[in-house]
Amino acid sequence: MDTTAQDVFVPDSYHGHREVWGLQAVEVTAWFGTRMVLDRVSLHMRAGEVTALIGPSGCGKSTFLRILNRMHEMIPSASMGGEVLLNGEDIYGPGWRLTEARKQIGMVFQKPNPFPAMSIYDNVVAGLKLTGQRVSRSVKDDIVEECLVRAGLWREVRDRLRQPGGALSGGQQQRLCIARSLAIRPKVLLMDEPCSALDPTSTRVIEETIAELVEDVTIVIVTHNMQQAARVSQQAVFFLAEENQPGGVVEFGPTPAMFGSPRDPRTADYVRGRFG
Ligand SMILES: Nc1ncnc2c1ncn2[C@@H]1O[C@H](COP(=O)(O)OP(=O)(O)OP(=O)(O)O)[C@@H](O)[C@H]1O
Repeated sequence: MDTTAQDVFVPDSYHGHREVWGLQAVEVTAWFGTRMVLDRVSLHMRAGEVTALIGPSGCGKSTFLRILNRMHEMIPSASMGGEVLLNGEDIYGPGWRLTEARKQIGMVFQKPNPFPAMSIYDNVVAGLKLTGQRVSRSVKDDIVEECLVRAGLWREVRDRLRQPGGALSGGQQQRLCIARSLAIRPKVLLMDEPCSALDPTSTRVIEETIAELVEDVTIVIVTHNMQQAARVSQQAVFFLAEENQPGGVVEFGPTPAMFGSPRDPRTADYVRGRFG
């Protein structure tokens, strides 16, 4: 429903430069039932940088990512300990509502998940409604264009904004999902293997998009693709779960050092493809 000029609420300035916020995990521990799957992970994901989470299957990368925007708590058997500080404030603290955390910290999943029957235009602005933000039609038009441009999709869809999101290719759908996340102006964007279902060309376009977005959104990406981690991230984190042990961080540092001269032999083995 469109609104009049008087009751328009614009969540933030849609133009101009915004302050970039970092995210800090402090002693984050996770359980499913009684099984601990992450043990005291502390990490500083720096503002305006891409942090890549790497490590073999089952070491807790996705669980860690879900904790960063309070999705872990939606799983019935799941529990967690520790803190997640967004610009110094704990998103699990008493003053923080779930919707606020989700608004500030967006997520893009492995499999593109646009609303297939909804138009491209409505997909982009769907999150505004879900988070209770009301904007006028002209502001919506601006948001749709800006977010599609930033997601690297505008030129391909500008003449068919009323067509269903489900009619796009896989790579285009993933960029539509990125645009949808951007519409609610998150401070942080979490990406869980965003290119694993995409062909190399679409992957390259998404990587270019990531490089542009990071100027004003802090990005945390899980990837199994070492070349991708090396290309897109400034910081890399190597997670590992030893046999029958919970996952934890083995090494964390600037990406060139993690790939070029890792300190821990387990990191070296992993990044050089000797296991996992
Ligand atoms: N919903 C769940 N219920 C119970 N255990 C779970 C659940 N989700 C994940 N786990 C377990 O938690 C551990 C960490 O899983 P997680 O998916 O976080 O690892 P990952 O590093 O992201 O793996 P992958 O790279 O394969 O996606 C694994 O042992 C997994 O079996």
